[in-house]
Amino acid sequence: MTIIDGKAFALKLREKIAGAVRDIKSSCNIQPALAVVLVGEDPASQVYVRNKGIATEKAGMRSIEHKLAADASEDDVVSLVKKLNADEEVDGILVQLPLPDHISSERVINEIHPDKDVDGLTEANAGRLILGKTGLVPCTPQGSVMLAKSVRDNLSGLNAVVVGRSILVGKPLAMLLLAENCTVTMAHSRTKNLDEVCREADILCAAVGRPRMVEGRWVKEGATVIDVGINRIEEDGKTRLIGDVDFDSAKERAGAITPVPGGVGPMTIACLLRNTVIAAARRRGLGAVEV
Ligand SMILES: NC(=O)C1=CN([C@@H]2O[C@H](COP(=O)(O)OP(=O)(O)OC[C@H]3O[C@@H](n4cnc5c(N)ncnc54)[C@H](OP(=O)(O)O)[C@@H]3O)[C@@H](O)[C@H]2O)C=CC1
Ligand SMILES: Nc1nc(=O)c2c([nH]1)NC[C@@H]1CN(c3ccc(C(=O)N[C@@H](CCC(=O)O)C(=O)O)cc3)C=[N+]21
Ligand SMILES: [Mg+2]
Repeated sequence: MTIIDGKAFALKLREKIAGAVRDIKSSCNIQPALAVVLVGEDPASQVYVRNKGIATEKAGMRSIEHKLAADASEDDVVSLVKKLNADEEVDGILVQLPLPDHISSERVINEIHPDKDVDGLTEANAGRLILGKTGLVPCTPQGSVMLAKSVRDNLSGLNAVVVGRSILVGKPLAMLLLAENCTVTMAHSRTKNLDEVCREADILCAAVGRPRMVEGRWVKEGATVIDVGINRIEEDGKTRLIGDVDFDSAKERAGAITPVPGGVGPMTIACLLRNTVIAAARRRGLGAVEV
């Protein structure tokens, strides 16, 4: 059984990205920049935004943080996005989700220029993903597939089950696995006999938001288990981060499994940096970057 080291994989990817950034800087004197928009003071979101900022700068890119108060209006956020769209120096725009309830994330996200949409969440990029055209691919699904491919050299023909169908994770992940020629099942809260469905999976991905929901008994012997879940729970008087998969029982049957923390999470940030350098190169007409 292999525990897939997402943290190490992400660090290697980030080194490659830093190399691509250095090349762009030395050949064109351009420093790619990522703008992150945070509305409100959700502590978990603040941590993510800070970590993204640090990783962006470590990769040699410029990090621009815009923090708006929790009572900022939808129009305030939209105006900021429009300003960032028009800013020649900004290559990537990420609006941290969830937004406060009085703001429509759908409207805000769709204001982002598709060529700067490093989260891959606009209608344009979602459409490109479905049509198999070049675009920007959502980070967590991209990182999840990289980790699956790190332990299986060919996903073609394998049964993949994705539990969860969100726009941010489940749906795009299913599309990417389909593009790898997996036979994909999308499971969700109305799926019947979820345990049986999961037991058919050679590649089992959990993106649900329910701590330890996927039990070891649901895992086919030898399956690759990708745990996307990030759940903060109180246990034995401590705050812990755990996945949607019951790691201890699942690892007894899995051929390979991602841990939480140290699995998909670090890949999300690495893929965000990857998308930013790709977006910078495309928008500024610098030719393809190999990362
Ligand atoms: N590692 C990372 O970088 C990231 C991790 N995450 C984590 O991934 C998880 C999922 O996030 P996200 O997709 O945004 O979550 P959402 O809440 O948007 O979606 C959850 C999905 O799970 C399904 N679901 C809920 N309950 C069940 C159930 N009992 N059985 C089967 N399916 C169920 C829902 O089904 P239905 O559609 O029918 O309601 C829905 O499609 C969370 O833990 C989140 O924190 C998210 C983003 C990045
Ligand atoms: N527009 C938008 N895009 C996102 O991609 C997005 C978002 N909003 N909102 C919140 C979720 C969540 N998310 C994570 C990113 C990194 C880790 C991560 O690095 N996790 C580390 C641990 C971090 C810790 O210790 O807290 C790990 O799993 O090892 C986790 C979760 C991105 N999200
Ligand atoms: Mg909202």
